[in-house]
Amino acid sequence: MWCHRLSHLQSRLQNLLRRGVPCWAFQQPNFKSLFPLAIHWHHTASESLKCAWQQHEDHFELHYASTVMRFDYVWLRDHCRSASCYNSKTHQRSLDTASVDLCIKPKTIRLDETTLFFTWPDGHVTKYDLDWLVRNSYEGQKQKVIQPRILWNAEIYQRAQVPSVDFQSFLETNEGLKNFLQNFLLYGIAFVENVPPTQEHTEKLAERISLIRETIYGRMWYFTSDFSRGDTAYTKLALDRHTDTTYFQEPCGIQVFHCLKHEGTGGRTLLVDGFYAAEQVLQKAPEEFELLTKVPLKHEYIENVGECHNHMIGVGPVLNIYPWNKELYLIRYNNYDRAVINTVPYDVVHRWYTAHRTLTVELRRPENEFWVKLKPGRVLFIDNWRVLHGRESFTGYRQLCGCYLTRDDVLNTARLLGLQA
Ligand SMILES: C[N+](C)(C)CCCC[C@H](N)C(=O)O
Ligand SMILES: O=C(O)CCC(=O)C(=O)O
Ligand SMILES: [Fe+2]
Repeated sequence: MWCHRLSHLQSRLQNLLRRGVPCWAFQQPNFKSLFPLAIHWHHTASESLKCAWQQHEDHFELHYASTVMRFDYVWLRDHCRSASCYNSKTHQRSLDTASVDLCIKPKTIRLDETTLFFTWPDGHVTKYDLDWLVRNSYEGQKQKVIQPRILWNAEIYQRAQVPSVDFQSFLETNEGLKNFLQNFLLYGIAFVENVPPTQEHTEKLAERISLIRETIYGRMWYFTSDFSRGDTAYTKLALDRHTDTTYFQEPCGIQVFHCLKHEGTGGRTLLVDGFYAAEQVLQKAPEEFELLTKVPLKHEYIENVGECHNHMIGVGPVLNIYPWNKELYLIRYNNYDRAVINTVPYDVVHRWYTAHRTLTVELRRPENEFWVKLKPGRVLFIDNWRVLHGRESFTGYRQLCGCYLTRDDVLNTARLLGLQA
């Protein structure tokens, strides 16, 4: 039965291949005079100068700029950038995708120096710039990272001597803001110096790069060890490394800390690059890394203190990766707030604990710990999707203010300044 089906499939495949129309063309007209037979150039011309395409039964194959790309015909029709299909002022699609025949194929295909021309059965013509296709193809995308980063342990970070940005230049110059954001994007942490130690000035700073994300803790928060809220953060106890708001469906993107006062001892802040630790897990135990990307977990915040009544639940794996290029973009790690595990059966649970242990060992390596004492005037921004924070226990009166930022808006500002984010 299987053999039969298989051979049937094979002959279908061969038929399809036979029906494919190979079509090789080169873009450099100069080369034409040197090598009159186009097909020979395939081996001699440099990859970046030539383009070759082939029309298959169920996809279009393009070789260009050292990239082999395969495009679905519906995708090609859907991405037509002609004036009737796409509004280039609003950058929005006008074409009703649902009106495209799912079996659509071009009637004719033509290539000139830099552009492919597709004529569809109804006569509509679509032009594709070859470089646009490379930039926007799946094959082109999966070789690229969405966000370039420098992963660090304490030594790497300290050796990098990342400069802090001055309050004034952060607020008043695009260059100051851009330098700050560039470092923030690369390392997941960044400092601003000489900030007047008030909540108002901290707020101004935050508003310069983003919208403040209001949460159950307020817009700007201001806290001491008064146990005014049902959470260990509001005590003098030590807090092991963690990310915040793991119990939100979308954890807060950025956390801002400004220590306005501390009269006492201890209270240093611990920072650990979660992506560096995850990378170690990937190197040492790739199947454990994968499990941490797959097992969904709940985190929970239950509060009944004074007037504060909250019950938050967020679901997601510890490691979140983009499926097409496997790039890590979010780590959700808070052992205090992790809820009952009831989303996977016992055997998976056990493997998950093993993988979680491997990650925890990496996160706890002393060489990965970067300790800082926050001081009035020095504001710390933390990428809460990447860098874990913690604190040492302390004595005396300690006042911290800060806020969370909307990640989308931080990245928006970065992109507008010309940064890759
Ligand atoms: C910063 N601020 C004190 C407002 C937040 C406290 C949140 C603490 C919580 N356990 C979490 O990790 O999300
Ligand atoms: O007190 C600190 O330094 C930080 C506490 C903490 O983890 C938090 O507020 O999210
Ligand atoms: Fe925290």
